[in-house]
Formats: sequence, structure tokens, C-alpha cells
Amino acid sequence: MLHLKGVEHVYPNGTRALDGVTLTIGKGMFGLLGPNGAGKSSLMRTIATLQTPTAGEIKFGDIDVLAQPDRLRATLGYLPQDFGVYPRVSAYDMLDHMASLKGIVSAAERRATVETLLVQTNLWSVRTKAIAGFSGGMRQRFGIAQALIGNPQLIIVDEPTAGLDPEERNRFYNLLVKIGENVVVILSTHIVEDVADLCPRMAVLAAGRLQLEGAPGELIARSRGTIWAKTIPHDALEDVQSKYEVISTRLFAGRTVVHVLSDRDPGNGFSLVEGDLEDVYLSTLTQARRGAVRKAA
Ligand SMILES: Nc1ncnc2c1ncn2[C@@H]1O[C@H](COP(=O)(O)OP(=O)(O)OP(=O)(O)O)[C@@H](O)[C@H]1O
Repeated sequence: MLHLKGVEHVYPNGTRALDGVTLTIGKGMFGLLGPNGAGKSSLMRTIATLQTPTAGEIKFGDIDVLAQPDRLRATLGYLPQDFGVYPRVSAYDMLDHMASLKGIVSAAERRATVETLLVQTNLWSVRTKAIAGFSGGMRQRFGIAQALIGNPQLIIVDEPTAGLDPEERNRFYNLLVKIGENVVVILSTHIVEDVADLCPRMAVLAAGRLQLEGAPGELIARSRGTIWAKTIPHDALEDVQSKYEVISTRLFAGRTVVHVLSDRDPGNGFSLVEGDLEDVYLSTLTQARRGAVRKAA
């Protein structure tokens, strides 16, 4: 179990990126959903011990993460948002090198580890090719392979599916689901579909605060009776936006379908719809913004 209590991070320029995050995450895939700038990467880097929070506590099992970062690192697999440089060395050699860095000193043990990971991530056939020439999906699978060296019990993947085509994304999903069976996996993303497809539990982060937490199905059920839809001509959008709390607009056959958030029937031809996770997410962001505006007023 990973426990976060009152985690806060204020950057030296005064930006409050994390504002009292309290959260418990058990085994399996956990989705952390939030828009750009919500604080997801700050939170992932903090859990990964790459930065120290300005306040709060983090525990992973019996490890006090802030006091014993080395113990956490020994059991952590981290796939950062941006890997940076992709070297001209082969996937095999790079994994072998990373396994040495992670402390696997026996050559035989290293070979077994590297070979298993290359097979598991479906990179065996390209093991002698340079990573620099890999496609986006292959790079992400290589990223997971390096994150899995040493059997980590906590795995953090930050925005892993951005830029992947549907087939590569699907392959990556299947890999994550298998990994997530026995360890804690935190998937940080702004893509609702990633969470809807993969995660039995999730949370929404916006403006550095946890806005919502639970099982996607439960959260959808809780939104029942508050999401209303109407198809309008595109030039009526501005008027609708001025009168209702619009959470999303979608084009359908050249017309605009708006979803609005309302506790009671807004009238005017709106009909109640069964929301999906995207509606839940977008209405949470709308409410968070409303709260922020109220706070500022
Ligand atoms: N090193 C830094 N110094 C100052 N402010 C920072 C720093 N890193 C991030 N921030 C700010 O902290 C807030 C949260 O950023 P963070 O990168 O954690 O968000 P995010 O949810 O991961 O967004 P994205 O998906 O765009 O990376 C933003 O306002 C960002 O500008």
C-alpha cells in the first residue's frame, strides 16, 4: 500500500503544484487523471523521490519514503513522461547496462533478467536494433522493460500513451494490465480512455488538489441525474454557454451536441443522459474551476 498524507509542494517561484494530497493506493492499476498543469508530474516525481515535498508524509509498506529514499528506489520502477535521449545502442545492451546500474552484478542473472524483459515487452525480435530507431510504441515498451528491472513493487508511468497509435496503445495497455496484477501501478494521464479501460480505481487531480477518488463505475453512478444533453446549431453555442454550465461539446453529423451539468431539469429541450467517465471528469473540472473562482471572489 502507498499512503500519502497532506503532501504539498510549493516551487521556489511560489507555484503551489500540490496542495494537501491525501491518498491511499493498493495493488493494481490506479489512474491519476488531470489536465495539463494539474500537478500530476510533480506528484509522480515526488513519489519517485526525485523531489522532496515541502510538506506531508509518504509511506510505502513499511518504508518511510521521505526518510529512506534509497529503500523506495530499490523497489521502484519509473517510466517518466519524457525519457529525453534515445541512444544509438541496442535495446539489449541498454537494458543490460541499466540492470548493472540497478545492482544486478551477476552476468548470468543479468542475462536472464534482460532476456525475460525483452520477451515480456515483445521486443525480442528487435533486441539488437538501436533504440534511436524505435517507433513511439516500441520506445514506450522499452521504457516499461527498464522500469521492470529488479521486480519493483511500485511502478509509476507518467503519460505513457501520448502519441501512440491505437494498435500500439492497445499493446501497451495489455502489457500494463498484466504487470498490474501483483504490484502497485500508478498511471498518470490526461487521457480519460486510458483510465476507463485499465483502472479499477482512480482519482482526479486539478490545481494541485484531489477532486475525486473512487472506482470509475461508482463515480459514474454518482453523477446520475446531473448530466443533460441537447443538439444545437453551432452558432447557438455561445448563447448556451452563457446560460448553462457546459461541460463538453461534441460535433455529430455537422451539429453540436452539448452536455451541461445541472442538479435539476434545465428545460429548453435538454434531456437527461447517462454520463460516461469523460462526463464525470469534465464535470469535476468544471466544479473545481467554479470552486476556485468562488475562492478568489
Ligand atoms: N520546476 C518548476 N518550477 C516552477 N513551477 C513548476 C515546476 N514544475 C512544474 N511547475 C508548475 O507546477 C504546476 C504543476 O505542474 P506539473 O508538471 O506537475 O503538472 P502536470 O499535471 O504534470 O501537467 P503536464 O501534463 O502539463 O506535465 C504547473 O503550474 C507548472 O507550471
